[in-house]
Amino acid sequence: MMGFSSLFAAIFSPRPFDSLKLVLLGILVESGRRFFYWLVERFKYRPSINAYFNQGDPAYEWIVHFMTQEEAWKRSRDFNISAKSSQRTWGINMQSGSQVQGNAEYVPIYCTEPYLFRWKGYWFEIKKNRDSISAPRYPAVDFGGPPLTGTIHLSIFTLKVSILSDFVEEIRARYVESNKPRVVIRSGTESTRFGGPNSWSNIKAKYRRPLDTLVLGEGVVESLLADAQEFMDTVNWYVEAGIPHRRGYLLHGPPGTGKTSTIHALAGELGLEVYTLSLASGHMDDGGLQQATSRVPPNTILLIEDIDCAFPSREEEEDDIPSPFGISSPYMSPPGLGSRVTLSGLLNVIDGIGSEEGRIFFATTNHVDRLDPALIRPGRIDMKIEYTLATHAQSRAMFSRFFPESRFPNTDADKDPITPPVSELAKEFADSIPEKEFSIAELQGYLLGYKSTPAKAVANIRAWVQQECSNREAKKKREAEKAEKRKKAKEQATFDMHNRAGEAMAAGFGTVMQRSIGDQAIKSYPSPAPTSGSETPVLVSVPQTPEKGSPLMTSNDTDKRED
Ligand SMILES: Nc1ncnc2c1ncn2[C@@H]1O[C@H](COP(=O)(O)OP(=O)(O)OP(=O)(O)O)[C@@H](O)[C@H]1O
Repeated sequence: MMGFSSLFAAIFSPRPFDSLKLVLLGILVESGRRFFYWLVERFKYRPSINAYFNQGDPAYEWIVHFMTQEEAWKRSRDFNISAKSSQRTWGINMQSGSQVQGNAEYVPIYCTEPYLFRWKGYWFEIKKNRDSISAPRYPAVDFGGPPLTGTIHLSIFTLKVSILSDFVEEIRARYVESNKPRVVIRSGTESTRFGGPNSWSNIKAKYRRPLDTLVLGEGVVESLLADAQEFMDTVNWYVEAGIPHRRGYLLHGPPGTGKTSTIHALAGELGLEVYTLSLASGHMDDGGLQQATSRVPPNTILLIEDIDCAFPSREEEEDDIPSPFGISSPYMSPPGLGSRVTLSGLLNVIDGIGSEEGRIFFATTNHVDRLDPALIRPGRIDMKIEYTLATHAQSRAMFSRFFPESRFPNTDADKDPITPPVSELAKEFADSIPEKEFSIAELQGYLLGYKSTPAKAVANIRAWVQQECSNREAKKKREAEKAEKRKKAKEQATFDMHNRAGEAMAAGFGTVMQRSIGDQAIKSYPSPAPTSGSETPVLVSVPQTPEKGSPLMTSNDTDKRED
């Protein structure tokens, strides 16, 4: 009370100097307050550089890898546990602190608290968006790792932007270094269907496969490696010549002949990551393909497997049931049953890859004859390599790879009673296998049953070949019967359709159909009333769109209609 009364007294003091002093004091206090807030704001925002790493982007992997090497994250109390050892995550060792292999991986759900650390004399603060940890966006899909919608927020307390780029370069270098013994393979996940940000979140790290473990024709691996290496080393030449720095390879041949293995081995040799999509999955459409490939970073290998799936197979074409009225019905035979990707969508993507620097594009197919010439023209595909079933030389090389002389100097008599040198056994093995009848994968499968008994492998190979040949004969017969049945059903369907149409016409209910191209409506004009009695006129028309539930309706159509 006293305070207020003296304040009033001072304000209304007859001495103006006292009032002025008070006003000045007020201004001073207010200015001080504002200056203080200004300082706080400056300290809070200006001296720090902020960066965000979004899950699904390779840079996110770099920072997670970096942070799992940092002590603080090992003090985490929350973990995602994964038993999928082939899945790429960044687990920590609960016992000793170094990165581990074990029965499960423990990946800290870090940064529920901001974590402060020093790097090269600068202070960094890192934290992760908590909501995204507890609420994965696609819970129904098995992503095989921690929830996927994370963002890591990094603050560096400096004004030098170059520190951020130095840091990013360092975490990338650490990531690449730690991956050296492995090749990282990212495959398109379900969300590829939507081209979502997590399209490439399915990550596997395989141990690098030395190129010399591939059993291929003479000089194939060497020329492929030389070509890819030259491509990687001549970026300036491409820029000066005005040619997009990209290179396309097509590997074609029967299943199990080593196409995918070659690409993985090459990626390991060149130190590149592989981004792989399979068109056979049927989930992919043009939009998804376009978006997923646009998220592939430069200096990587993009692999599209089973590229022929963007084209209808022979069987599908043959199964087309002709319409009696010569109207081609898209509902009768869905083209490209295995994939919703179209040729033009595929070409757009391949041409689009050209705008990315340093991109190596690989495509594989078991049916090169189905590919459109536009797809494999130079500029899109620069090198084609044919893979064949095992030749005599390959069978022999395969045997020698399984039983190297270093491990089998002269076959172990305890394990295997027959003891000729393995080089002789290899020849005998290859002589027993008909040329270009079996894939290397099949031979590998056979030899796996005789890991330490080469002589037994040779002794039993003829019986195995015979057995396999008779199995194939039986399978061929079954398929021929199926094809015959399909053919008969198709003929019957055609016959029935013509018959029904003919009967209806002949019955005098002639339906005149006018097809309006614009709105596709079908108008029908009833013919003069039937001469005989009480029958109701039957309207015969071919619907443009089959009724829902009709046998002519395919699942594709259902999707389209519901859309
Ligand atoms: N030429 C080869 N050299 C070494 N191993 C091979 C070879 N071909 C196949 N294999 C082995 O067979 C298995 C399947 O090979 P891979 O997946 O590379 O065949 P593919 O031709 O890509 O088959 P698909 O066309 O079905 O994808 C692998 O384990 C691989 O080690």
